[in-house]
Amino acid sequence: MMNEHGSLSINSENIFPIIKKWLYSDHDIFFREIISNGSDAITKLKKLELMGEVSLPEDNKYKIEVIVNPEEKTLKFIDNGIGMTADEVKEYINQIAFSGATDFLNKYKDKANEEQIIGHFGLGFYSAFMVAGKVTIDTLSWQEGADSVHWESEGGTEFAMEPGDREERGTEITLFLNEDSYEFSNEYRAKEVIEKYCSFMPVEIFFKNANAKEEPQEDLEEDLDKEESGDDIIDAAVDEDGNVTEGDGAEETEDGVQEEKKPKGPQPINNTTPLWTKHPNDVTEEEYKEFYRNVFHDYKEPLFWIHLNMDYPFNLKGILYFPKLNTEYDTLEGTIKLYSNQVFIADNIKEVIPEFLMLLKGAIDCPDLPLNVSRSALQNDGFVKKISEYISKKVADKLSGMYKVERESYEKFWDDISPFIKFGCLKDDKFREKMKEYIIFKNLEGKYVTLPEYVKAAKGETSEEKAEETKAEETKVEENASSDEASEKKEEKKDIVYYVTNEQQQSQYINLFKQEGIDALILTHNIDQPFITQLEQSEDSYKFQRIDADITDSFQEDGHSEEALKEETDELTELFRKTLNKEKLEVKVLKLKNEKVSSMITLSEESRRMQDMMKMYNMYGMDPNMFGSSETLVLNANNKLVQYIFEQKDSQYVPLFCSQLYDLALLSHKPLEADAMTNFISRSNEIMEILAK
Ligand SMILES: Nc1ncnc2c1ncn2[C@@H]1O[C@H](COP(=O)(O)OP(=O)(O)OP(=O)(O)O)[C@@H](O)[C@H]1O
Repeated sequence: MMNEHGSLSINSENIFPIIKKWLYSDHDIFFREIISNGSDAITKLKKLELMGEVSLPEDNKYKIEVIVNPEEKTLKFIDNGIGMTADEVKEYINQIAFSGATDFLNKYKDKANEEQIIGHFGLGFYSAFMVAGKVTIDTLSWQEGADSVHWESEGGTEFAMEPGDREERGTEITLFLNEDSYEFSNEYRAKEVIEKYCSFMPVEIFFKNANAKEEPQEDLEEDLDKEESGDDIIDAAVDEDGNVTEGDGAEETEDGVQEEKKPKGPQPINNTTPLWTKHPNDVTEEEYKEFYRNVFHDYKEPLFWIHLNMDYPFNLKGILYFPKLNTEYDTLEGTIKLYSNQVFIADNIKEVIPEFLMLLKGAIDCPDLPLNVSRSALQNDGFVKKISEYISKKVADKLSGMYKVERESYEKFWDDISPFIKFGCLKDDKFREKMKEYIIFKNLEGKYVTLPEYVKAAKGETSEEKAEETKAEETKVEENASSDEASEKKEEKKDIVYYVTNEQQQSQYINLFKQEGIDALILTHNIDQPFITQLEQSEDSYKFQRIDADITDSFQEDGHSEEALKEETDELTELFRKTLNKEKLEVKVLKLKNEKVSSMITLSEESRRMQDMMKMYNMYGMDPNMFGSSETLVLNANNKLVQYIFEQKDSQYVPLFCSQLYDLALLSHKPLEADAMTNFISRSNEIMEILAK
């Protein structure tokens, strides 16, 4: 080969400043690009070997070496793959890569600042110039009689090519780092980056620090002695698939205790066979857990996992773990690592992975993904959408399968997985469709029921008479008023589902419900409110009502009529309004079966939801009553104290009773505000003082 100098075939004046600017956000990515080129070169040679095109020595072991030299500020990447002939260097390095880069530049020139380019693939080799002022390639092709080639470039459009002196098949790429990138020749920094991108690369990667001191001679001699004396020193070799082939990795000491063996000699820093590449039947539970610990550094055990394994119509493998969650929705945060052919691309690419799945932890490897495009292009890609749908379908299948076959486990995990499932239902209609029959709720007895189960039990438990009452309670709902027939009102019967949002706060109501054998569901999570609103809209046959929204007929004495209590209602309304100085207070007098209950507050479901919403959107200062009625004070005509107030309206103690009853009712409905609390405490003391007299 003649010495050759030339200009790289490229239209752009100087590509490198542009590459630098674009790829700046993740400067370290050149590690991934160069190492995966080496891995590709090895994969190609493996293929040739399989096809019988090339015969390699028995002891051939494919590998990639990364050597940092902190003193010289260089990095070397050496692979024993196919290598390149001079013609190939010309074609692939001098022309093709640049034309690829030019295409890339043209396509994303104007967008680069706004959009993140996800893969950077296609610029591969040239990403070296992000960190290096000079790059050299020394390569020897696998082909018989090939000459080795030395190529170098200092980052302009100029390069030099000449015969090289590499004697082994493969390619050695040397980066002479720029001053601002010296950090990458630091052993720990380099390892950190390689671990990030190449932990699961399919070829073994060996790491070396060229300046590191050699292993002390004594140790070496000790090892040699052992070997000579036939002692069983560690001889576990790792085969191509990463399996230990010799020895079992453990050794028995004199007293028979098994000791963990450490494999001898340099070890690869990556795992070439990540768990997702294996068949689920070949993986043990412990292996899944260990992988989870290693990859996500989460020492809480995952609840369970889903192993995705698909070859058709696209290639997708991965493992999704359901982590043990913290109770508060706000702190849920997962990580889904995306790989392409075992090369790490990025975390949490929301264009590929359904948003709600980001609450999980997992790894997904999908070599078919188009990665050298911008994120917005990914978002609109039909193929990517299919992948995303597939993943979410698989998750729904796993969950529904669990419900059908292992309902006990499903219930055990429910509290942890329900925020995730509910979030999924809110975000993804298809997921909701698939999951809707498998949503369960904890009831007052702590059992888990589906909505149909809840409704069935509610109907079944009541006597025929009660069933009549329940019907009477079923609300009249106006049809959605968006159509032309908006004025046409239709009566619909809905099943009322009672629920509790705070078991302590609402204990008074819970007791009443329990006494009457009426069940309610516990919905304490932040996500429950939007979730039930969606359920009411999508299912149309349920109406959720918080346990303190109304006093249903079931709690009242049979056969009483509100008319009969009109006098009491009118008089007590006036009295309470006056005493409490609340002109608009609604008072209702009812005959409750439980005569111990004196007073309660009810707040219609609609008004409460409106108030909650106002709180959520920080609409303080607005009068919640403008959206409907406010609380109603319910007084029990069967209660002795209420009767006393009614009969002894002029007693000096009546104002005290009225205030106290009102506060007690409020207390079991919601926390008292500061002033009200202060008044309540001092009044309680006052009452005790009176009693003590
Ligand atoms: N270590 C290597 N051994 C053999 N050939 C190599 C090596 N590195 C690069 N090449 C050749 O140079 C070409 C250009 O490499 P470059 O990384 O720029 O792009 P690419 O690898 O083709 O694209 P991508 O980075 O998207 O995979 C490769 O396709 C390959 O033919």
